[in-house]
Amino acid sequence: MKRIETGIEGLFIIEPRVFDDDRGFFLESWHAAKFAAIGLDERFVQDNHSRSARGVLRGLHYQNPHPQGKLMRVVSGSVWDVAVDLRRASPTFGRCFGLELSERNHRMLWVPPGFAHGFLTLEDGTDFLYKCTEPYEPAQEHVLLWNDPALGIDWPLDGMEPILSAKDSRGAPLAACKVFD
Ligand SMILES: Cc1cn([C@H]2C[C@H](O)[C@@H](COP(=O)(O)OP(=O)(O)O[C@H]3O[C@@H](C)C(=O)[C@@H](O)[C@H]3O)O2)c(=O)[nH]c1=O
Repeated sequence: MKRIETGIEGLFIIEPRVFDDDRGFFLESWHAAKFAAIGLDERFVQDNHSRSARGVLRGLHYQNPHPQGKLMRVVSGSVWDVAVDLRRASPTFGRCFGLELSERNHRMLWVPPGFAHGFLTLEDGTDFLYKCTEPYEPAQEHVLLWNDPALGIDWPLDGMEPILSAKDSRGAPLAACKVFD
């Protein structure tokens, strides 16, 4: 298992060891001791699974108070996954990081508490799975606007209009967000 830094403190990529053979593959998607050894020593309280058609954009979401740390992966299809640093005291406050997570690259992204998170699905039938360190609290959930020019996220839309929930299309720009002090 490999940890890959992103240039934003606390936010990192995990490449699990994949055992391929003539039946298919095997990987450990969570192993407390092995993940702790690469710096992910967390207690998860909720696992989520969403399925989306191509072109669905979910996010950018965060909870404040009670921010969730999230460990993301994709088991079918692919996404462009994005995390935004909302920790005001961080030297990378407001910076975004994006990468592809797919059924083929098996990559995981650890997004610690204090970030907004979202993704764009690149294929039909994309299954997105994630583990959370805090339970969902709808009353504490906030939406950062996916296309706020202050973020400058280069979503790989190729001219497509994303499919958004009503909630996500009404997100707030960074300047109006309830960030983490
Ligand atoms: C996130 C969530 C939603 N729900 C319900 C609320 C709603 O009726 C329905 C769909 O919710 P949403 O539209 O918020 O689902 P979705 O847009 O997929 O929300 C998710 O987006 C990604 C980007 C994240 O980072 C996640 O933390 C989560 O916020 O599911 C739960 O019951 N538990 C949960 O943990």
